[in-house]
Amino acid sequence: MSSSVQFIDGSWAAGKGKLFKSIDPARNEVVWSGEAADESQVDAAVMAARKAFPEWSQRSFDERLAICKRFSELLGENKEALARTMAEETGKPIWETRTEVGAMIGKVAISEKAYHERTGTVENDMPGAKAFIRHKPHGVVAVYGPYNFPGHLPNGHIVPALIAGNTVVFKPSELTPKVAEFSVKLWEKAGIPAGVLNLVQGEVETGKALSVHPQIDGLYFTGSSNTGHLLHKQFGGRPDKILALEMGGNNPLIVTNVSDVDAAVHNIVQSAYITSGQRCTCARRLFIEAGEKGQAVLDRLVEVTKNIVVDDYEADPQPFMGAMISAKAAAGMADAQSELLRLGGKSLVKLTHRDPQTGFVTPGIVDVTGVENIPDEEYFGPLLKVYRFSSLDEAIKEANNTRYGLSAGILCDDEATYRYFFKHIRAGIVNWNKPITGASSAAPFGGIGASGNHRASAYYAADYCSYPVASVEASSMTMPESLAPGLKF
Ligand SMILES: NC(=O)c1ccc[n+]([C@@H]2O[C@H](COP(=O)([O-])OP(=O)(O)OC[C@H]3O[C@@H](n4cnc5c(N)ncnc54)[C@H](O)[C@@H]3O)[C@@H](O)[C@H]2O)c1
Ligand SMILES: O=CCC[C@H](NC(=O)CCC(=O)O)C(=O)O
Repeated sequence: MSSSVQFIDGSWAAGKGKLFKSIDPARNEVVWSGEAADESQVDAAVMAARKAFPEWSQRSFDERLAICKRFSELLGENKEALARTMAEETGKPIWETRTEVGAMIGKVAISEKAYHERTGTVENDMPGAKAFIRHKPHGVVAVYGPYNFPGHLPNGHIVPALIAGNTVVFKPSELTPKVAEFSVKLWEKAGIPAGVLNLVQGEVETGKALSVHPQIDGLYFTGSSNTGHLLHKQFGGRPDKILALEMGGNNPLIVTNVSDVDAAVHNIVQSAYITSGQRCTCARRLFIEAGEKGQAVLDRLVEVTKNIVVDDYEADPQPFMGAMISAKAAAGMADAQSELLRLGGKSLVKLTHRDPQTGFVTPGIVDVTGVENIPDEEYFGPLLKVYRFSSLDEAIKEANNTRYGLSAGILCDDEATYRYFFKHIRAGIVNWNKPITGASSAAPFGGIGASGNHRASAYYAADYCSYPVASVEASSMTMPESLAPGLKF
């Protein structure tokens, strides 16, 4: 029997498209199945959002916010169940999925503050009139989510979009439909009016049907650089539509002259291997100074990495890393490692795909110093490339030698070194003596180059959720004291 997995105009319905399934990558079990939304259902969802827009956007800000706050409360009440669902669908350990639900809860208050601060009303006096800056919602926006944060990252578009008065059609990752369904059911319980938030589940065909729909006013995307670039091409010549792209990175982390080796290694591990390396901000390229000091950091990193615990999401004690999103993704990481070794890299810690049926991989390190033609690709998993360098300028030059520009960091004792690094590195997130993952929702979040299209998310998501309107207003009209040349009254 088909299950009702699409939420369109306030009702749940079975999809009319192809059957697809979500697999628990740690246990190789089907945890969800349903039929995709076909083109007609995507159209129905967009038209429902279009129909709901006038009433939703005309509601007061406080009314819209009240529903978002209720959603936030419901997330709190359902925290364990949602964290469990995230864990079974992504393989991430429960300790980590609890933090993801926590980030979703916090998003509402942050988005409220950002809405006022970034897109609030400004009033200025001028002779005989007042000048105003106000903001209006775009209309119907499509939100695309990735699998690595199936709750938090789409939520980072949906909440600010709804607060600003837009209506939404949400297309989650086909790898995490159960988390999406759970989240949307909480919105329904929170009282979101029919058509204001719609859910269309499915694979790439569903995504394409939504992105080409002529009745969407904007598209907010978090996902891979490849898909983001395809969408950007598709939106070419459409300045009337707002497109926000949050994409991947090939992020560098430099280590030079550190006295606390363990603290440095801890920062490297948190940067490279958290979420089994499946964060857009994860360090992919580690630059370590040549010589004894650098060697001490590298030796300790190798030792600690070999001991990282990888296990089931419910294991007690909890592991640092769970399974990757799928057995296929895990096999892809093993292939990426083989390619680096074929090019001349030297394995320092071998990444191992433990079982072809699951997503479990152990973290790996490959020294690629001096190896030519390393692809400028985001290997989205726990595989770290090491480059040894002899001067900071050389390290920064190579760190910038990427088409991406999401996150970057330096671990060093000396502040002047950090200031120099900050001045010369090209990235949207630049950290000193802190992991380059774990960005704050209270700050802008976005990258340059192939990592984004200059529409940062998180705190700045408010900016792409509405457009500014400038007004000069006077309650009555008077004739000017002097007329412009050529006018006769
Ligand atoms: N910058 C950020 O904020 C950020 C955050 C998290 C993840 N990411 C990136 O996301 C990637 C991992 O996520 P993913 O693999 O789920 O991304 P993905 O690009 O494969 O998928 C993202 C969404 O786009 C849809 N999609 C795929 N192809 C499409 C097409 N041709 N037309 C329309 N829709 C299409 C998918 O169905 C999914 O809903 C990594 O590259 C990671 O760096 C970026
Ligand atoms: O996988 C990509 C980034 C995850 C995370 N970033 C954020 O949560 C940004 C803040 C927000 O969107 O609210 C990270 O940097 O680890």
